Amino acid sequence: MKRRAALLVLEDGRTFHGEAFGSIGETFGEAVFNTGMTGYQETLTDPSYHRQVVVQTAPQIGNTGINGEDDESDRVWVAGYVVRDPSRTYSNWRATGSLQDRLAVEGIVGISGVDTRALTRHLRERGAMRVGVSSVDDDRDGLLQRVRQQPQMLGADLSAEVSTPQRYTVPAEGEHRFTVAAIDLGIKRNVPRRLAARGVTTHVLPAGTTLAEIRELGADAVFFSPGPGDPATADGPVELAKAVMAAKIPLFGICFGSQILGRALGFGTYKLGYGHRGINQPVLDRTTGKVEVTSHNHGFAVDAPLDGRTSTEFGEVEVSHVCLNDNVVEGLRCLDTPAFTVQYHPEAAAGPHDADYLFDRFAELMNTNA
Ligand SMILES: NC(=O)CC[C@H](N)C(=O)O
Repeated sequence: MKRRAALLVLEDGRTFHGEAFGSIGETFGEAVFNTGMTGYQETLTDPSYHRQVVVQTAPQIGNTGINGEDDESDRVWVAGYVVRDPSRTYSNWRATGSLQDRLAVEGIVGISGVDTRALTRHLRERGAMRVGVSSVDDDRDGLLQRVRQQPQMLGADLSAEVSTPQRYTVPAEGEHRFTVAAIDLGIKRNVPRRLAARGVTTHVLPAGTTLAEIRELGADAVFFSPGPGDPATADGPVELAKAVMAAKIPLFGICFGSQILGRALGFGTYKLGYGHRGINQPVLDRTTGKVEVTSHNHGFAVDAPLDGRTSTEFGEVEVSHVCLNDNVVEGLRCLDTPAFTVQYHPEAAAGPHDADYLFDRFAELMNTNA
C-alpha cells in the first residue's frame, strides 16, 4: 500500500519530504530536537513541549507502544512529531496501544521517513526555528508562507494555556510530613510523585495563585514547576517568587521554575541557539563536586555569573549547577534565604535518576525551616 505523502518546511526554506504519521492535517510550531533513546511517551505528554514540533534523533520510535502509566499529563502536548522510522509493530508487557493510534486519536500531525540526522544538524547550525508539517497540502511555497506567519517562541506567554484551571491534591505516601504548594505552569506528574515518596502532600495550584492563598493552605514550602514559553513573560510568577522569598518560605523550582527564581533575583534570561533536550546531559553539582547525568528540556537559560557569589535583594546567591557540555547555568542556590532551583529535570520521566537527591534536599530544607 502506498503511504500518504507529507511535507516539512522550516522557516528558512529548508524542506524535507516524508510520509504522514499520526493524524492527517497541517501543524506549526518551533522545531526542536530531543536526543533521548527512550521516553517518547513522556516527551509527548510533557506540557513544556506545548507549541513545539519535536524531532526525535533516535532513528526508531514507537517500539514499546503506549502504556497507561507513563503519561506526564492528561494529554499529548507536542504540536507535531517528526521521526525517522516508526515501528510497524510494538511489544511491551505494559503496552495498551500503538504510538500511531495515540497520535491519531489526539489529532497530532506527524511525519515519518524524514532524514532526522540532517534536520537535527540543520537546527544545531541555524538554531531552533518555526516549522510547518502538512499531509494535506503539497504546495511547499504556500506552507512556507504560513510558517512565516506563525508566532515566535521568543516572547511566548504560555503558562495560562497549560496550567490547571482548578487546584487538586496529590497525597503523601505513608506518613504525611510536609505540605507543598506547587504552582502549575506546566507541571509533570512525576514531580508530586517524587515528593509523595518523601511524605509530602502536594497541592497543585493554578498559575495565578497568591501568597495569601498559599498561606491558607498551611504550606511548608512553594514549588515552581517546569513549563512552556519564554520566562521573560512570566511576571506574575516572578512577583510571587519574590513574595515567597521575602516571607522566608522554602522555595524549590525546576526548569521554568528555575528561570523564574533567576528573574526574581534580578538576573536576565536568554534564548539558547537550539536548547538542551535529552536524557544524558552531564551536569556538575558544584556543592558536592559530583557529576550527574541528567534529563533536560529547555530552550532558555538564566544569565548569571558562573563564578563567585552575587549580592541580590534577597541576599547572596551562587550558581550551584553547570552543564558540562556548554557551561550553561543549570542551578541556583540562595545562601540567605531557603531557595534553590535546577534548570534540568531531577524528576527524570524520562531519564536517569542521578539527581533524585534534590527532592531530599527540598525535604531537608522544609525540615530545617519547620
Ligand atoms: N521544561 C521547562 O520548564 C522549559 C522552560 C522554558 N520553556 C524553556 O524552554 O527553557
